[in-house]
Amino acid sequence: MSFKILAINPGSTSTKIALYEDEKEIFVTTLNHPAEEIEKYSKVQDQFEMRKNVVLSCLKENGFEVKECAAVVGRGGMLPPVKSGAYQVNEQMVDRLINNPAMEHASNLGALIAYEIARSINVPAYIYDSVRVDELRDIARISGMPDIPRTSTSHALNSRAMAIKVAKKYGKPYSDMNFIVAHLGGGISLSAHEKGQMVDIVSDDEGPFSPERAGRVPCKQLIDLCYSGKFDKAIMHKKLRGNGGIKAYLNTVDVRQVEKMLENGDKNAKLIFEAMAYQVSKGIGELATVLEGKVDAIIITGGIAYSERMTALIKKRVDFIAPVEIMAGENEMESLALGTLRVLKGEEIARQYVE
Ligand SMILES: Nc1ncnc2c1ncn2[C@@H]1O[C@H](COP(=O)(O)OP(=O)(O)O)[C@@H](O)[C@H]1O
Ligand SMILES: CCCC(=O)OP(=O)(O)O
Repeated sequence: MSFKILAINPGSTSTKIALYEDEKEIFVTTLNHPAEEIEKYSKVQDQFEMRKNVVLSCLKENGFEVKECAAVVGRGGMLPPVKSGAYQVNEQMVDRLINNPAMEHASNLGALIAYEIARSINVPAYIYDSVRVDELRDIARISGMPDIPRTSTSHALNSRAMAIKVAKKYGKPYSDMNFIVAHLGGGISLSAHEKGQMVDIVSDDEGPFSPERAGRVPCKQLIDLCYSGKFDKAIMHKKLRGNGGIKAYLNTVDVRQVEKMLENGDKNAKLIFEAMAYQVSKGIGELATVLEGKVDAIIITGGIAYSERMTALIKKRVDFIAPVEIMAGENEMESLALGTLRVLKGEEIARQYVE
């Protein structure tokens, strides 16, 4: 018996969908949402109907019958801290993501769309390795300000999947190895994996800047800017996420574009490009202390890992710590589908989400 699985991964400007039959990808596509469409909605949650309809129309146009699916899986959104692996989507999760998510984020729509489609065909909906997977050690939760405990928000889905792949390459179980994973996409996060647990992270506002995010900035100056009267709260948030990082310095979020600029002799582009590599390396160094130097490999993944110039700069600074494995691109659709397949086959148990 084979299982068809529909995977849905909403991003800020697109929704990726994939259909799998067991381990085999039978269809994958990226549905782009024009900026003028997205701008119509004041909240991410309000995009639900529009994105769901785009997904269903696309499947229909390509001749796929949703009712053949044994399950639907969505990228897990900004829930309260959750464990790694699969959760079955239920009313409590839906309520949380609609009414009180930890943060507005496109991934919040993953569970919602999966649940609605799954319900219409009477099959279960899941999320897998949510962005809020939290396996932090207690010591990692201390921020220095009791009002702001640290929690875990990261690119857990791709980071864990790549770590599991590298463990396989080394011929050992993931649960026997220690890794530092740097996910370098539009947003950047880093994670320390100790014997199969993500024991600490450097999130997208605690470390390196990225194509569209500011990363860690000097706190005192940030407070002054917030109270300067020049910017409202929404604009300040945009300065951190959306209009920060490379976009703020160079007016692009495309690292390939930055490489063209520096090839054409743009000294500022070169400085910003090198600063990003420098900051990613610092983050890796920070997490090496979490693992007390016992690091089997440093894994560099995400779209920017396609840039040999970038990975060479990082490698030069960190390969004294451990071997560097480049795993360019991201593996999110496959990770969602294969995680769900393990649940359907009974090889893994999906948790029930409880508030
Ligand atoms: N071949 C490449 N060389 C350099 N950068 C690349 C390449 N391919 C993609 N990127 C960069 O990767 C970033 C997007 O990474 P990705 O993992 O797709 O992120 P997201 O899923 O967050 O959009 C962009 O800055 C893009 O320019
Ligand atoms: C770091 C949390 C997850 C996240 O921000 O994902 P995207 O970079 O895909 O927006």
